[in-house]
Amino acid sequence: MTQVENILKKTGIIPVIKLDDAQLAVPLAKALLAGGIGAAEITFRTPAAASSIQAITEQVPDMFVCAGTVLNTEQAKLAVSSGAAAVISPGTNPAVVNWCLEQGVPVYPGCATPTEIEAALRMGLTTLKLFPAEVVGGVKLLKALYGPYREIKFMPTGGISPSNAADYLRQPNVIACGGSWLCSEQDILREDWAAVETSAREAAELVRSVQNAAS
Ligand SMILES: O=C(O)C(=O)C[C@H](O)[C@H](O)COP(=O)(O)O
Repeated sequence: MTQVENILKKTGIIPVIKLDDAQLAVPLAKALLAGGIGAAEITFRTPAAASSIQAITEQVPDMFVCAGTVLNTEQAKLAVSSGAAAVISPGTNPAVVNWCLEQGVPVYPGCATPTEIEAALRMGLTTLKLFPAEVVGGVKLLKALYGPYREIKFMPTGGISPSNAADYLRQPNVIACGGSWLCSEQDILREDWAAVETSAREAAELVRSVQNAAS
């Protein structure tokens, strides 16, 4: 497992974040850290993504920042130049994957089927996002995939919540889960950093309980 994957595994639950105002990135990241969540995925769903990643990278160095929803190489280049430590996407764009591999940038493209997994294997990838997890089969799918694809690790996202995250984290082929529930758009808009810290604390406790039970 790479250093990046160890960070993701240790964090356990990666908040998937959409920010419209980059000014909110630093206080949000500090609230997550205060709650015990040291990694975050800033999605390229808004024009504020790159500046948000840069602000966190420069002002909250203990926060491990990934770029999410990266759909093309232009976004991948902007994400990495802004300081993103990894590139994540809902699907698999070979141009994005190849650019990241050529640049030595950790990349975790989304997949949902054995055919997509084998296409990713051919590109040299063994850690993948599983998206949209709850729609394509959830934990049952992960159990089924563990048979033929022992060497593949997944980061499920899409429908993950406090009610099912532990089930996902208990799977031997899951290194971490992602979810937007951890930083709700409402809490971000209200700049309710106490609520974000509480949500992070609860998520970190959930991860600890699963990791302690497994050790
Ligand atoms: O945009 C990306 O890079 C993605 O991979 C998709 C996100 O991870 C999911 O949209 C999060 O799903 P929810 O937690 O159910 O809101």
